Amino acid sequence: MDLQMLTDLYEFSMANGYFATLPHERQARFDVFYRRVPDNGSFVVAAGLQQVVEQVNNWHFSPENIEYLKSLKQFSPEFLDYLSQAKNRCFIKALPEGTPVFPREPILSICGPLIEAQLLETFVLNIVNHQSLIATKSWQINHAAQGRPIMEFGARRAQGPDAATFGARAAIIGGCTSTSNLQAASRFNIPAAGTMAHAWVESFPDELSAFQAWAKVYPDKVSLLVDTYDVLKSGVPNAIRVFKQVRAQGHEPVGIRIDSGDISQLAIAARKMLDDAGFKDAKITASNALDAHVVKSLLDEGAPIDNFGIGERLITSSSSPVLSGVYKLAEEKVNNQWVPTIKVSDSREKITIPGNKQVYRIYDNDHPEQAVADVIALTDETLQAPLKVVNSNPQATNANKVLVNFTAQPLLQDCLTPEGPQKIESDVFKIQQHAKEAIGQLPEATKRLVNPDRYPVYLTAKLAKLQEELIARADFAAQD
Ligand SMILES: Nc1ncnc2c1ncn2[C@@H]1O[C@H](COP(=O)(O)OP(=O)(O)OP(=O)(O)O)[C@@H](O)[C@H]1O
Ligand SMILES: O=P(O)(O)OC[C@H]1O[C@H](OP(=O)(O)OP(=O)(O)O)[C@H](O)[C@@H]1O
Ligand SMILES: O=C(O)c1cccnc1
Repeated sequence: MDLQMLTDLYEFSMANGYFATLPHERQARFDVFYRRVPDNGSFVVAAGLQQVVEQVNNWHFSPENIEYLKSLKQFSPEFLDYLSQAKNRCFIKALPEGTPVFPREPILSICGPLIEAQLLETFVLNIVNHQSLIATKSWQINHAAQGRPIMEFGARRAQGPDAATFGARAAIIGGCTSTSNLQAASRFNIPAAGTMAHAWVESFPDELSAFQAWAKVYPDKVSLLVDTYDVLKSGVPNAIRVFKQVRAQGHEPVGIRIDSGDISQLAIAARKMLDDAGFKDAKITASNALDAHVVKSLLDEGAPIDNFGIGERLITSSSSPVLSGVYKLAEEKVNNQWVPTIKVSDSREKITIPGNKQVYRIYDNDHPEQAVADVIALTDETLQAPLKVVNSNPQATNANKVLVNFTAQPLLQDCLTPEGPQKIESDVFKIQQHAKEAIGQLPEATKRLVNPDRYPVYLTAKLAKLQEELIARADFAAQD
């Protein structure tokens, strides 16, 4: 789908105004970043870059789009003519998808003609905010599941078709192993997975005949939903009867799914019944409004669950449904000179970080597998020890620090030029692997689901000084 019209009116109002008042070739850079992590976590898993690159690369306005814009009677004919010829002239650099990113760090940075870069804001944020939110929630639930596979089951509860399909993509980036959503599975090459619904069991005269009918049609996929009537009195005993028949015919049953009740007590009792009947390898799947804290609680109770099916609370991130990533001007080219820009605010947290920047992940040379901090620097800086830095967290005490004995890895990479996309990873499982490795390098305390430790993000002394100078200049301008 083309997204050039998924743009707020004010973007067009500004673009038309820039066209009327500023040089048309005025260049600008916008950064995408966020300030707060959903669910009080400490980082967000960046996702959605592939779709951003595809959409920006394909940016254009059809004759129908121009007709509609004309009908608003707000834009000059010259501006509409300019739009009708437009194609992408912007550059994008971004963190690879799956990278854990911290508050105020650029996730991506878009540079190009101001008029054009401004018109990309809404759909770029829509994509990045949605997919990063779901990838982050998925990571949290997968972290709680401690490596047990999770099937993404949310299509029916997602907030619309796109949220289901791109949400499933993001869920895989965050660690899920499969999806029940065939649109996502076929589009992104994700294994499709699933069991059966209560309707199947209810469609036969009794539970046993329902299970037998399933085993007849799918002898190699005997995964039975055992909670339609009574898990322990009928569901599991009937499943065991059918498992025995299946095994006598030379097939090994897959397992059972429990979808209601006290899941840990039911799983413990069902596990014993299956083991006693000789089905030690039959897996127990749990589902029913699961979220990270429920999964953790079930496992803390010792529930013998092998895998999970998780829908609504994953696909909607219902416990914390907003990632408020923003799109802020960082610099403009005026009279052939790049000039850093800033947005000041009474709240220190909302003050932007000016200039063309790079984000570095810092590794301690004595423990090279361990990331210890991030540093945001201007692109014309080289990071050498001893490096003077300032904590980017406005609430930090002891804000100044000197970093020594480190290796710095730059994270933002070129992804799109006006000539077309650079090679970026599109295999969702390779992106998932990158996420696992990059998150694996973070301190354990940063990954805690409850009250995680804050990971340090610093500005170089030069960047911090630039920010302070621009704040002072803005104060001065405000007094004029
Ligand atoms: N042992 C447990 N510890 C913590 N949470 C649990 C446990 N067992 C189930 N839950 C969760 O408690 C909630 C129970 O929800 P609900 O009352 O809707 O389920 P139910 O009545 O058993 O099933 P349903 O209404 O779907 O037939 C779900 O989120 C479920 O995952
Ligand atoms: O609970 P979720 O995490 O979204 O997992 C997916 C749910 O979808 C199905 O329920 P269904 O739509 O049949 O409704 P139900 O709640 O009555 O089981 C399935 O049985 C799970 O309970
Ligand atoms: O395959 C399943 O078991 C499934 C799929 C979607 C939603 N709930 C369950």
